[in-house]
Amino acid sequence: MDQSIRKNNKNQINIVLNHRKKESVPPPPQKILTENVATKHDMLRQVEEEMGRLVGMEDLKKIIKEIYAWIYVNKKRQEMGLKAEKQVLHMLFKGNPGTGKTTVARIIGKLLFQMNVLSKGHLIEAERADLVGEYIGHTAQKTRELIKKAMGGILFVDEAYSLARGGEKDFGKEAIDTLVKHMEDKQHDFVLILAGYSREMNHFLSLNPGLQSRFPFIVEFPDYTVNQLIEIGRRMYEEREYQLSREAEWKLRDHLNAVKYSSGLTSFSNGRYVRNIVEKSVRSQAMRLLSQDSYDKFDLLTISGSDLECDEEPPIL
Ligand SMILES: Nc1ncnc2c1ncn2[C@@H]1O[C@H](COP(=O)(O)OP(=O)(O)OP(=O)(O)O)[C@@H](O)[C@H]1O
Repeated sequence: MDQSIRKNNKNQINIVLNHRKKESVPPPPQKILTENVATKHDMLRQVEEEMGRLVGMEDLKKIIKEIYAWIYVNKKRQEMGLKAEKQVLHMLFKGNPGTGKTTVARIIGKLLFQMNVLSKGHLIEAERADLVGEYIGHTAQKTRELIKKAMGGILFVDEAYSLARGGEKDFGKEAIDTLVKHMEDKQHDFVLILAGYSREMNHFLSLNPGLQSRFPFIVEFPDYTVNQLIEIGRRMYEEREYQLSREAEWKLRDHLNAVKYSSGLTSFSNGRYVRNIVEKSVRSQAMRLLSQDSYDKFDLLTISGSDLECDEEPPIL
């Protein structure tokens, strides 16, 4: 089997596998190609499966596929002796709490590990206190140590704008400078993701001109609709082998409608809020069953309306 690259009239690259016999040439690298194609399908399937477990995020699912295609085709180009672009994968994640930023960062780490782009694919989560020190030189040292831990994986800095909190005189500035230096010098050894609320992130980027252009991927994580939150809840129950009774689902819907539109978008923690409700209801169901004389498999599976503690004032999360 031989392989050639052709461009079609839309300038798309097609990798063509030609089946033809050649007697005098050495055996073609059939095995390697077959393996690559198989691995490609496996990796893509795994990632799509993981992303498929997440509700919504259609744009993001497309971006992840794009990253996959980009890396894959670059590898193919390299194999054929063509120029391959150096891949910089640093990212900005903008969105309210609980919109899935950390979850997605973890999935991306796994993907980049499977694709041999990162040697470990692990996620180091950090916030201001992990990066900023108390005296001159301390911050650069702390930040460098954290970057060292993230080598081969992802450094995920949550509420990144808090680094700019104290202005020019604050040690946070030193953390930003150190991050910027390393994201350039070690751009292929780790991926930096700066995350936080959209509004604050935009303000932060406006204060640090030149920062945004260092991040080829900017991803917005919108707030979930009530229907999406219900679906997230349903999947969380399913994973734990529980189900909501019809009454419970209505109660949850009413509650989410009330909370989402009363607390204002910045104080509502989307998926995490639902996860808290799910976990609390599982404990309440256990307490209810404990007080009953008997119960069957259906009872063990089902979360009833009374298990959902949604009557109280919505907590500010
Ligand atoms: N689209 C989704 N589908 C299913 N579950 C989700 C989705 N988005 C978030 N979740 C769940 O919500 C919870 C919170 O998500 P996660 O920690 O990723 O949010 P976050 O944006 O990183 O929050 P924060 O910025 O406050 O740290 C997790 O349990 C996660 O699995």
